[in-house]
Amino acid sequence: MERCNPKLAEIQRISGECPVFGIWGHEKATELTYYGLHALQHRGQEGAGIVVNVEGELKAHKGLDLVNDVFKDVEFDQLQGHHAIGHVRYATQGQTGIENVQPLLFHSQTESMALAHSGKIINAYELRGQLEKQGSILQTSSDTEILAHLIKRDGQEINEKSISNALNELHGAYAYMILTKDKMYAALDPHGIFTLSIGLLGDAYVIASETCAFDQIGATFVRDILPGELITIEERALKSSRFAKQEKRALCAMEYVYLSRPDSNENDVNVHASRKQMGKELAKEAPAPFNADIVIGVPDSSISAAIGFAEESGLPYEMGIIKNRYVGRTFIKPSQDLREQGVKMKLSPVRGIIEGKSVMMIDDSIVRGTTSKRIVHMVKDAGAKEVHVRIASPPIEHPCYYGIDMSTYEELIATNHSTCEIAEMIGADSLAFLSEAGLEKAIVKDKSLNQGLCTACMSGRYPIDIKEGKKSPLCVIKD
Ligand SMILES: O=P(O)(O)OC[C@H]1O[C@H](OP(=O)(O)OP(=O)(O)O)[C@H](O)[C@@H]1O
Ligand SMILES: NC(=O)CC[C@H](N)C(=O)O
Ligand code: SF4
Ligand SMILES: [Mg+2]
Repeated sequence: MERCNPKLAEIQRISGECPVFGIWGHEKATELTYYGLHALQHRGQEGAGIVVNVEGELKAHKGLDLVNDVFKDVEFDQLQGHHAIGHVRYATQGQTGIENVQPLLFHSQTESMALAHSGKIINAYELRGQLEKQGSILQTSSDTEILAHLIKRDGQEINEKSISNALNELHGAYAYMILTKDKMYAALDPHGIFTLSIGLLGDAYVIASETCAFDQIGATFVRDILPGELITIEERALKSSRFAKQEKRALCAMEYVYLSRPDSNENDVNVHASRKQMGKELAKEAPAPFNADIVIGVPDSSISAAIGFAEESGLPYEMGIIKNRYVGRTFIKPSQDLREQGVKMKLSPVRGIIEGKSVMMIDDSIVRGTTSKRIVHMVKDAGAKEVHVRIASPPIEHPCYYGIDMSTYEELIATNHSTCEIAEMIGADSLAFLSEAGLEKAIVKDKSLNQGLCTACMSGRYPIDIKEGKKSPLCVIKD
């Protein structure tokens, strides 16, 4: 562990994979999708939408807002069908415009299709070019639309074969849901960078990016969709096929660190339990100094790790920072100005708890440094004697090309700065990160069942070739 005794220094300065949700065979499909999207709102706040199958006709309602606001004037009785898919968006390719809000809906003379997508297609730029040469006129600037054109190329029908062939042209990380007049499909990329789970609500099939959406609507978890698997649901039957062979699993480690809700299970591992263990491993690797008085977490997502750190250290866990619940996630904000404004409005110190204390401050990650820089000063201004920062994940030194909003080296504070320099920049009395081994130990409960994690943003070892992503102009997405 690098320990530092820094002075304040000035510096320059995460969001993630949008969730999908689908339900097949329930008379209140639209309403249940709405509740499911509510449970998944933490993964994106730029836009939300639902496409419902009303007696064979696909109808959409979407907007550029939080789920609650997009649907506030919707009479669910007027938009009721038995099958629906939904999405909340955090843009990874293409601007934050209504045209890119999903599910995207496509009509042709023969059939309609709605498409919802999580992740990022690395070869989107090349595929767009090919499609345009063949005469496709794309309506959106996101990478999602490409799949629809690939499926319908040469006037093909929408079926398992055309979907499988189209999926095999994509490189990248993805979970897709497709709704047609008589079927619902779900597919996960061959490396399984993200998760997609199957649940049951009575006789209705439910599919969601995170299991917390099942709990929200009272559905029971059945199983996870496998990497390279295509699920087809029609009438009362669910069928599994493979569009690709399963590659070595590379489930995004950031799902456990930050992205998922603590009540979700990913690959059979509870997110809160893994975060708590990250905190314990961190306390073993980088213990609190002898004079530390209390442990505090930076709400929301570091609370589990802070509890674990306190438990392992034998120090009291205190609520030293509170969060204004009406401000969204700051890492998931489309620009740096908004992120900084978000942190300022969101977190406040509890003076009565931290005044005169030597504080262990635990956060789950440092990405751009916006949060820790502000919070350390806030806690010191509120009278803390010392602020020792411990981060429950390794330094993020490499961009993510798979759909998490850390796409350039320039924005990552750990790329060009040592731990000591970062400590100085954020004004901490000491700083340490969890090691990659510690992170894996916390997530993997049974080595023999471990199918593999992606830790590319920390280790630089990319499970899917990123060459096309590096040269793609579509990589540069927003303001
Ligand atoms: O170094 P930075 O660029 O600031 O990014 C890291 C911070 O962003 C996330 O918090 P966020 O506020 O997004 O969400 P949370 O409320 O779930 O913790 C994460 O938990 C860190 O606190
Ligand atoms: N965060 C995501 O998964 C985004 C999906 C898609 N790439 C988009 O930008 O709309
Ligand atoms: S690079 Fe990082 S954020 Fe991206 S998928 Fe891998 S672990 Fe997740
Ligand atoms: Mg945070």
